[in-house]
Amino acid sequence: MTSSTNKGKVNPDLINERNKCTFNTLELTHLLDGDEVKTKERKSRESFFLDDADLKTEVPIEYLSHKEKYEEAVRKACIVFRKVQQLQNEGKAGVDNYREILGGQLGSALLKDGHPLTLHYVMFIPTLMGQATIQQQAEWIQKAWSCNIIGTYAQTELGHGTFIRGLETIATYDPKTEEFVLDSPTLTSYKWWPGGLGQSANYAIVLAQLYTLGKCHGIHPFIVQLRDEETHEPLSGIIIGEIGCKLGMNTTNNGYLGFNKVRIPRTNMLMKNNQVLPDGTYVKSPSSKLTYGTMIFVRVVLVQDAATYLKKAATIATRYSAVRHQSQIKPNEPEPQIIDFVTQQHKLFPYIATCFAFQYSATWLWELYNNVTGELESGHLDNLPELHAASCVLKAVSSADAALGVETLRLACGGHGYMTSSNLPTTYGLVTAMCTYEGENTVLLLQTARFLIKIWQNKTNVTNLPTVRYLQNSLNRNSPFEKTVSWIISALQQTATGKIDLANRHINERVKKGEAYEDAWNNTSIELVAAAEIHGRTFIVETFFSTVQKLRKQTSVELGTVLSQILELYAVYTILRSTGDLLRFTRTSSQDIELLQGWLEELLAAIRPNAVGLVDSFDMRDEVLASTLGAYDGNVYQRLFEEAQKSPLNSEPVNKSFHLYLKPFMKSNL
Ligand SMILES: CCCCCCCC/C=C\CCCCCCCCCCC/C=C/C(=O)SCCNC(=O)CCNC(=O)[C@H](O)C(C)(C)COP(=O)(O)OP(=O)(O)OC[C@H]1O[C@@H](n2cnc3c(N)ncnc32)[C@H](O)[C@@H]1OP(=O)(O)O
Ligand SMILES: Cc1cc2nc3c(=O)[nH]c(=O)nc-3n(C[C@H](O)[C@H](O)[C@H](O)COP(=O)(O)OP(=O)(O)OC[C@H]3O[C@@H](n4cnc5c(N)ncnc54)[C@H](O)[C@@H]3O)c2cc1C
Repeated sequence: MTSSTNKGKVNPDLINERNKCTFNTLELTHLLDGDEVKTKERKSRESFFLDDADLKTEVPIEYLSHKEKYEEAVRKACIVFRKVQQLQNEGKAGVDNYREILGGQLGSALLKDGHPLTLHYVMFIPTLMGQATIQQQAEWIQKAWSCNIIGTYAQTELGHGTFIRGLETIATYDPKTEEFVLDSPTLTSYKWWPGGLGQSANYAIVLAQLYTLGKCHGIHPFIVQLRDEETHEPLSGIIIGEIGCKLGMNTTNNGYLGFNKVRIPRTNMLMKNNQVLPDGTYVKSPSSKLTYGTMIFVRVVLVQDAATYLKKAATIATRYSAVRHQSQIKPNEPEPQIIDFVTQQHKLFPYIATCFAFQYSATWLWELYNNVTGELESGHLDNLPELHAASCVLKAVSSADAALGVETLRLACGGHGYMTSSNLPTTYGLVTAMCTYEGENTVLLLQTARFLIKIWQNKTNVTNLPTVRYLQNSLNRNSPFEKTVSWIISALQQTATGKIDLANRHINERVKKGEAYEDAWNNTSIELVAAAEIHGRTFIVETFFSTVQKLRKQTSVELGTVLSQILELYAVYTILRSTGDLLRFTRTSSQDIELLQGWLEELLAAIRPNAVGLVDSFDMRDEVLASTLGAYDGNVYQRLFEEAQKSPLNSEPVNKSFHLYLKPFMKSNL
């Protein structure tokens, strides 16, 4: 039985759903957390934060002004991180806790619309760890860890986000004073977007074009003080503020920043990779891309975050669909639970399965990241391109599908899904931002395509490259339909290979016709993006498959069966998204597509009795879901009504606008 904090009387439909679940939901919770001990630890941490009265907000934040929202977010952020420090001192907090607290699970329960200190932890500290020398780390890391200074990561400018080689902020080295002079020569060179930059941070890692001895060496990271450590007033030459309201993430305090000839010591350039010596000599690192390391780190952690947001939306929409009755399937029968409509199951269940698929890919990617960064430390760069390509495609596919998923799940809740109190709109605001930040998705898919085409053109030996090993032998393979996930993987691999090959042929044909390679690339880029996307999806199915194979050895038969069903559902759903390509690039026939469709429908029916059990296993507390539609007890209508009472418009029977405007308007005789 999955636990909940809600003590209310549980809706009978949900009781019924829980009674008919065929597996032990707690077993699945433990599996998702890692084991029973980890579940216990997570729950105890959740209580530590969520039961703290100081971290509760009486008025829903939607009714606060922009300024009040920010102030409330800072208040809570400070309490949260004081508590994290307390856990750390007790030896109970590590990187995973920061992930939980800043990411979609606990994080969005504590600060519903984004965190003003996220960038400090997710990019400022990691950049210091990855790009600063030992001496620089000794100077800055402790201050940053203990929050004596608060930092952000200021890369994007008004004029450039994607094309970072085009950034315009300048850092010119002055050997006479051994200082860099930072300058923003144009309006478009102003930094724009960094989280926490508006009013929270007093330091930033600033990415700027480095000039020394009259030569530009491209973008480099500098640690720059922005505000006085006591008064928090902006320092001389620093032009700083907040960028204003956005679709979502309205408490992340995104800011702008300009420099008017601001001087910083030479030692404030982060010099682990490249250096500027006191006389201005530039010393280059073995790879210019090491400067981009923090972006890889964040892309890697975002895949897990995408899974978590999707779990939240899937839990809300599935529980709601079990409680909501509407329409009729047959005349003279009671109105069914909307979850019994097969179209509704098609909106819900594939996204429940996607949560698992993304979680397993996220785990795989995190391991790869740790291995490759370990290799980088000892000077081995060979596996960096694969890590870069894998993190780009997995970030792009997981964020795009999670955003589409959250929106689909919101639509699956009908009108009530449109209510802010369902928490689906806010969740969408958070998840769709992920498609843009940390590398816009199309741009990232093109990075992966670049890697794939290079491998394909150079016939690189791919034996030791797990994400592209399939390219060795999957073109032109004859494979009659089999109702297995292995068949789906092989068909997807053939499709991906076919698309990569075709895109490559089109580039070559365009070049032969006289186009420059870069133009040929741009003209083929629709196909390149599609090839990268299916390559990514194929890898996610493959990783899900190998993970379930391993897990089934340790689970009960009942849970093993359910895991296989959701794996199959994810695989069938994924391949059916590409039927056109399947018909083009494999020997799959239209009869095979019908069989796949039948298989999909069988799986929806098989998963139906366990749908609520599956989302219960995600074990998201009501405070985490923060939704009138998704609470454990399913008392949807009572909650909607109670929340409506919190609207400030309901605090008085007649609003003054009636007397001021409506009444005179209604009584006027035109
Ligand atoms: C231990 C830590 C302690 C603290 C603990 C904290 C832990 C917290 C953990 C988790 C928290 C989880 C919660 C998450 C909550 C998240 C909220 C996050 C908020 C996010 C805020 C957002 C921030 C930002 O957006 S920052 C700005 C990001 N900007 C971008 O991403 C820009 C995108 N553009 C680019 O990356 C590049 O410009 C480009 C890749 C598009 C093109 O670059 P270019 O120089 O033009 O390169 P190009 O010529 O195309 O390629 C040259 C070759 O280099 C290869 N390459 C490119 N990039 C990389 C790279 N990053 N790494 C390696 N290689 C790279 C490229 O493929 C080319 O290779 P080739 O061989 O020549 O083909
Ligand atoms: C919520 C949020 C938080 C952020 N936080 C930070 C932060 O803390 N620090 C920071 O430095 N930045 C931050 N950013 C900025 C973010 O990293 C950039 O917005 C992002 O990298 C996209 O760049 P852009 O805005 O220049 O988009 P553009 O590149 O202008 O994208 C616009 C369109 O152009 C297309 N395009 C651009 N280049 C290419 C290409 N080469 N090939 C094909 N198509 C192309 C894109 O696909 C897209 O369709 C944040 C952004 C958001 C939305």
